[in-house]
Amino acid sequence: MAPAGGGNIKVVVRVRPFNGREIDRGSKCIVEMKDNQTVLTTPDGHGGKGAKTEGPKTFAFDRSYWSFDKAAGNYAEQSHLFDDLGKPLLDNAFQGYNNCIFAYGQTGSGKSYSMMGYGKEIGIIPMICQDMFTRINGIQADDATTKCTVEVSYLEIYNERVRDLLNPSTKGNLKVREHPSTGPYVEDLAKLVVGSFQEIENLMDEGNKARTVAATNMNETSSRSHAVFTLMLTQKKYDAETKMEMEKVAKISLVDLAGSERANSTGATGARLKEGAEINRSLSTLGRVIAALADLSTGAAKKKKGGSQVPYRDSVLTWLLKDSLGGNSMTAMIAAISPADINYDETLSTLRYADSAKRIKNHAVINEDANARMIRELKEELALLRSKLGGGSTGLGGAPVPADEIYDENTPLEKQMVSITNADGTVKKVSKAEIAEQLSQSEKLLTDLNQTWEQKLQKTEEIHKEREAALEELGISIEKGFIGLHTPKKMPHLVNLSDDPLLAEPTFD
Ligand SMILES: Nc1ncnc2c1ncn2[C@@H]1O[C@H](COP(=O)(O)OP(=O)(O)OP(=O)(O)O)[C@@H](O)[C@H]1O
Repeated sequence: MAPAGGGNIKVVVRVRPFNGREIDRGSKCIVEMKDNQTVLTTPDGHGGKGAKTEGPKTFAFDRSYWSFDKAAGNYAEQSHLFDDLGKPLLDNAFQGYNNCIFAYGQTGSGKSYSMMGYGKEIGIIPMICQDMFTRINGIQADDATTKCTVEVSYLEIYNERVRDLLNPSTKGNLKVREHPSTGPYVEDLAKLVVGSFQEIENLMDEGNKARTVAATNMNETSSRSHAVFTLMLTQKKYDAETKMEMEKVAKISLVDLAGSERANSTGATGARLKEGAEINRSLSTLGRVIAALADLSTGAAKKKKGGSQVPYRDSVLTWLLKDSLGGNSMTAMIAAISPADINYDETLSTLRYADSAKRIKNHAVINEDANARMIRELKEELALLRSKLGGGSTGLGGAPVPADEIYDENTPLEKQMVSITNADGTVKKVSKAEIAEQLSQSEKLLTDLNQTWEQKLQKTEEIHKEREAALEELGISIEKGFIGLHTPKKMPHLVNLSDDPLLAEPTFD
């Protein structure tokens, strides 16, 4: 992880063992790893008949993990990744820095294995959660004046739409918004209070079950969505001398991206093609964001005509990851690759992606008393917005309102244009309708921030009940450790009996 205070994104590569399909096709391993270097050999005959065989391509990363052969002495286990990425991430989070890990790679390359893990081979996300509570218990036992709290959210982005995996009752499309104080956030996303690792584990189980799993031509259980698991760690410490409560907040975003292969290379058609294109919108924008940030870090942007605009807002994923890419966060990327010659093109593209991500610089700062600052800024903003909406002949602090901004009360709000002075001194004209919209968003944010812990707990309990009811209705058993199905309460249904527990659930047509 980058040293505290910021630095480059940390980039690691991990190669998995051959899968069944690769073994059946007699694949050759074309990946080698030497220390931190990953070397990719061009397969014979690549580029067509008569094409000149290119030499091996060498990439240097922060780490190159050899997980090709479990029997090999240098096999990189799940715990290696946790030691190198998870532990420093927790060190930083407890200091009050935001952190992010995201996994990138083609379908079936080992992203979910590294992030969530399978069965007993748990991945970096559960390991981080486990260690977080061990640390919290230690801190609270050592120092009775410190109180730590954890909130969890889990969402997926599918076809550019955001779905809450922990609250199935909020159907459809949640909106991503941005506020100068809080940065990008998802409106109405459930943030559930958790008091132990077991509670997080239950939520993860339920969220993973709710995650959309659609078959593709590449891999029957391929996941077509981006999954974002977020932990919010708050540490409150009461200082007896100053009689003040100090607060440190850290956000940890753990992101499992959809398969990075291009839609057309999987033979997708119709609805699948649209889905591929939308996934590509997020991934291709991620590519452009990474390229623009890499240019900014190396100064290349200045040389380009008009400089380099970072297109965060061009996709939901990049908008949400804005803080993690080039912003206030310490970020690591796990590039997952296949060892097989048949995946050469995708592997090369993943390594190139990872190589450009290495150059991105972030500027993390400690989020001390972030809540208090946000509440103050929001209150100031609300006062300004209310004064602008109110009309009349005086504005905020009794300042006179310009004559051209006083309107007849019958003028629709869309037509009433007023000027707003930004923090940087620039003035922009906006309609009162836009101000009213902003006002309601900011009021919602303020209510969220002002919620007491008891209120949050109560909300968590309500959502928990709703979630259980929603899953029950779909015929999904919510008993911990038991993935089961039963007859859905209301709808007529077909049941898909599959070896894959994620698919062994009632289906609806
Ligand atoms: N490092 C590893 N060691 C052992 N097995 C692995 C490793 N990485 C991946 N696998 C196995 O490879 C298969 C595909 O991995 P995984 O499901 O993690 O891929 P993915 O990149 O998340 O795919 P998708 O895009 O479909 O989510 C799984 O069966 C997994 O158990």
